[in-house]
Amino acid sequence: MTPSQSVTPAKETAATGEKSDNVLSVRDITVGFGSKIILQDLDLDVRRGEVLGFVGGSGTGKSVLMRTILGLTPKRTGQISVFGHDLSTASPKERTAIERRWGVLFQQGALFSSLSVKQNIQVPMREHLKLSPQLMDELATLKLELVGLPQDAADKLPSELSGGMIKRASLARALALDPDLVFLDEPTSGLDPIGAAAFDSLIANLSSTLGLTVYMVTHDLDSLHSICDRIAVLGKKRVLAIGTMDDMMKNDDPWIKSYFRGERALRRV
Ligand SMILES: Nc1ncnc2c1ncn2[C@@H]1O[C@H](COP(=O)(O)OP(=O)(O)OP(=O)(O)O)[C@@H](O)[C@H]1O
Repeated sequence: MTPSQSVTPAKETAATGEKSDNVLSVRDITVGFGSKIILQDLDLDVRRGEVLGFVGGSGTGKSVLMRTILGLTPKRTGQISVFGHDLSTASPKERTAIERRWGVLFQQGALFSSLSVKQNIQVPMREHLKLSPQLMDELATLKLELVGLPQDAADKLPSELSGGMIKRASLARALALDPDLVFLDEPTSGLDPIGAAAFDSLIANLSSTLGLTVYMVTHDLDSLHSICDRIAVLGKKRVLAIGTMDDMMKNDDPWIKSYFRGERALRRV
């Protein structure tokens, strides 16, 4: 079976009328640095309420794509729509409204080192909302509870937390504004297998209870198997394949085959 037989290319998904159910649509995106093209004519759809795992070899451009969607890296051509709004034609006010509806967990957490966990969680609230200090404290307490952190973590600095706690605190900050969509860049990297499994369950629970759509860059095969509804594979500057784990297991593209059915993958079963 060829890759195109076993998966649904992004363009077809849009053509079947499912577009309105896509929280995120990327069309014909090209991104490069100088003469080096990283992504070319890339298409991707992320459906409402799904957990999409994004994989690809090291240096293929997974972080570049996420940063381009977030508006942190410029694109050369193409269109990015989030919640049905084209980001390139959105007014600054519309853009701010869209950004309020997404949360981001960067690799390594990216917490502000001089702020306490509570203050970190309150950064997006201060940026986007006008709330009293008391209400912000109450909301931070709720977010800590949501991600399974003890209340005494609130006044700790990031340097006083374990790796797993840093990931949870970063997730609490990503959830500060009750987003509809979260971007997670390698959320389980650096965690031991038990911590990673616990973090996976947390993401799965949040997705099902809050109806969150999750865009997750990961190298973690356990996460891909346990919590992802679909998986997108980046390669050759585009989305090589997108579909369920079953689709990936049947795909005969050499890289996809060795990733999902290679020695390392088979060792986990
Ligand atoms: N600001 C930049 N300027 C120049 N090149 C860049 C820049 N950002 C990323 N790149 C290049 O783009 C390519 C893709 O990088 P990216 O970090 O997106 O890879 P990745 O797929 O996320 O890799 P990994 O899985 O190792 O994290 C790399 O060759 C990288 O060197």
